[in-house]
Amino acid sequence: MAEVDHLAAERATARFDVEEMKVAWAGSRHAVHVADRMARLVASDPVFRKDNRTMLSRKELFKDTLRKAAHAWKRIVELRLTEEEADLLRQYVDQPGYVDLHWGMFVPAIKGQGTEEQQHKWLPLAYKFQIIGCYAQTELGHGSNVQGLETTATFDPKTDEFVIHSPTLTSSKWWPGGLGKASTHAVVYARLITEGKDYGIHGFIVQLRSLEDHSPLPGVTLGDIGGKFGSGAYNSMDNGVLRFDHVRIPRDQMLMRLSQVTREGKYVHSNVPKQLLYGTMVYVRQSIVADASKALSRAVCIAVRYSAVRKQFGSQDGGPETQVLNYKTQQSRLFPLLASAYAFRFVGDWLNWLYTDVTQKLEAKDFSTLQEAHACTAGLKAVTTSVTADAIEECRKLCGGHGYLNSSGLPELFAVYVPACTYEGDNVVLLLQVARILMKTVSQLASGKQPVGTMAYMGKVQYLMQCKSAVSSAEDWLNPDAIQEAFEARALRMAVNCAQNISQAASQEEGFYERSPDLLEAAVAHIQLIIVTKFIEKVHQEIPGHGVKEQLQALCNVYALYILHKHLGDFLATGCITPRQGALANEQLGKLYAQVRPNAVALVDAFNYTDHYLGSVLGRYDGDVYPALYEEAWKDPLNETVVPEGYHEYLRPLIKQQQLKLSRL
Ligand SMILES: CCCCC/C=C\C/C=C\C/C=C\C/C=C\C/C=C\C=C\C(=O)SCCNC(=O)CCNC(=O)[C@H](O)C(C)(C)COP(=O)(O)OP(=O)(O)OC[C@H]1O[C@@H](n2cnc3c(N)ncnc32)[C@H](O)[C@@H]1OP(=O)(O)O
Ligand SMILES: Cc1cc2nc3c(=O)[nH]c(=O)nc-3n(C[C@H](O)[C@H](O)[C@H](O)COP(=O)(O)OP(=O)(O)OC[C@H]3O[C@@H](n4cnc5c(N)ncnc54)[C@H](O)[C@@H]3O)c2cc1C
Repeated sequence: MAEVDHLAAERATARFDVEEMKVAWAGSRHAVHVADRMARLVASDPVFRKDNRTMLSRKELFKDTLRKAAHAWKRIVELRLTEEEADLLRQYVDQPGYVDLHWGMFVPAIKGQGTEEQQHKWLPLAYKFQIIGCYAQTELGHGSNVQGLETTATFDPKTDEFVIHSPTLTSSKWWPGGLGKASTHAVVYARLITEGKDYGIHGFIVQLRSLEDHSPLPGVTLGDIGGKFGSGAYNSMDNGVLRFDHVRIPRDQMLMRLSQVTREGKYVHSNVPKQLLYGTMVYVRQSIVADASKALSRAVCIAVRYSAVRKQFGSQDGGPETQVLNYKTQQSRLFPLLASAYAFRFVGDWLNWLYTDVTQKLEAKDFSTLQEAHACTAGLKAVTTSVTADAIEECRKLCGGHGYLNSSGLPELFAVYVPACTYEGDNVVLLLQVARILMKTVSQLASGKQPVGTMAYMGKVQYLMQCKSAVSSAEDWLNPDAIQEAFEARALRMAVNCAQNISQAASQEEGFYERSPDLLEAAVAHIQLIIVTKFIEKVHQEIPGHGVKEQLQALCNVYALYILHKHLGDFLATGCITPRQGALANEQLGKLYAQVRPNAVALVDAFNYTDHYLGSVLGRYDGDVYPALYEEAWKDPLNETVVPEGYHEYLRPLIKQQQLKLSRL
């Protein structure tokens, strides 16, 4: 811990037990303990140093990523870490690389879509890193439209092989992480063709590089797709391009859990929904929601601590300057983000539970919750990543000029995070999937079919379409039932309005197309309702620790009332609340910010992040920001020499020339 704590006064004003809040945030005492150990293990190891990352060239950065991944693996083996510990260790290394795709998509794709025999063959190789895998789905010409992929896998009954081929330039695989330079194998998605018929997209395990010298196998062309947004950031990842020229693989390398091709070339589809092919994406979308709360809480931790240290303007009589955290505008920009970090954390936990539950049901051949899993993972992925990306940028602005320095950690965090709005499904495309399911649910209401799961509130259609909020004072907005009802009514009325408008179009498809901007907003309203509901449910649980429940209650109210204030137009236009009730919500929000203020630093301490993981001179635990900023500046390569390179070539001649001109005057 720090020797001088510049934030000690802030920590002393906290009205709750921070250690217990750490448990509430992490999920259990065990989770706090393991995360703490792994974070410190990484922070104390010089190989995992990352403060120089933005100054490395692309090649140096990539080599550094390979080195860190190898070292992490060495430590995992030496220390015999459990899977949970190993996952955390990799997270704290905090540098995107091929291992993310190997563990995060290649292994889950084989587990989810491979037969037992295939799992038995391939997983041990992957677990021991005897092969390195990636997930090659997206192509140059198609990403969102998976059914539009062009790569072909044509069965050749003569040799009992599939021939994998890229027929066009646009069919080149493009983007897969780890493909460019590291992977030896890929799960490749291609159109399965047998007996002259195209059976659509299926997954295949394809070896790409030699296990001896890493050179591409015959017929395989591959490389990196080039530099990406920001310095450092996602450039540590070798996103790749891949083309196949009639590459042959044995038939048993088609992932055959969902459908099979027999020795004779007959296509057999098991009696399961085709969408199970998308299972790996559902899994990753679910982990991306959990990841959103991490990225958001990091940015908020930096901005809150720095705002408590930073002072601007004083009293008229020359008294001390004001901490910028005391400005109401700073609070109204920052505290909703703090509340969102907690909201996303809890909804992420719930989504993880839902995913596990659905997976168990699928194993028992119960597919009834597949749609719910798709809607929740797609919608929550879209909303949490969009909010987090915007919030990181807002935190940069909240830190003023210093937030723009790489040493603040915020530019790199933003650059690494922002593609989350695109990968694993573009957020607009995913929200339209949610909207489609909402429209289907509304259309089934007339037939009396009772919606279930997160759509269950739509079953109260008679009541929710006409109810009026009973709020008559600012305090009334602290009642969770008032909040819940307003959010349910808003979401349902927006969905029903869309459905009515669509029904007036020439066709359902045309109506959906014309109304898609409104449908996006309806989908967002539905997802915000889920987040609010799960936060309210969390706060209703028994939560140990002095003052912890009260703080979470306040944050839950901040989250809900902030969303209400931000989307006031929706609530008013649908007649769920009156303008006066909207004003009362805003009044209550101001009171809640005042309640959060003395607890703000302790609330971000509860995230329990090491200075290494935060990677920010502004977010240091000890708040000793200025010496750190000053020291950091001198580390820049530009400061290695007093007189810069190029002085004699460009600066001196220029200055001399001007001096000469002046002397002639
Ligand atoms: C790499 C991860 C590392 C993880 C490490 C672990 C933890 C670390 C923490 C978090 C991770 C953090 C960061 C991740 C790091 C980096 C990212 C790296 C990798 C990124 C990889 C990728 O991007 S892979 C490529 C992803 N691509 C997409 O997402 C494509 C999006 N498109 C689609 O999903 C589909 O094409 C579609 C859904 C848009 C359309 O589907 P389609 O079949 O064409 O048509 P319909 O719309 O008509 O749908 C038909 C019916 O199917 C239902 N449905 C659709 N999708 C699903 C689904 N997934 N599950 C269930 N059901 C589905 C749909 O509702 C229709 O149903 P009905 O017929 O009943 O109406
Ligand atoms: C950093 C990064 C890592 C990635 N890693 C991988 C990986 O490991 N493996 C892999 O296979 N892929 C990977 N991808 C690819 C990623 O999954 C796709 O980029 C993503 O699914 C979006 O598809 P797209 O690029 O085709 O976007 P497009 O669909 O071309 O989107 C372009 C625009 O069109 C809009 N749009 C598209 N369709 C519709 C529609 N129906 N209605 C309204 N608007 C629409 C979108 O909203 C967007 O604004 C990665 C991408 C990135 C950026």
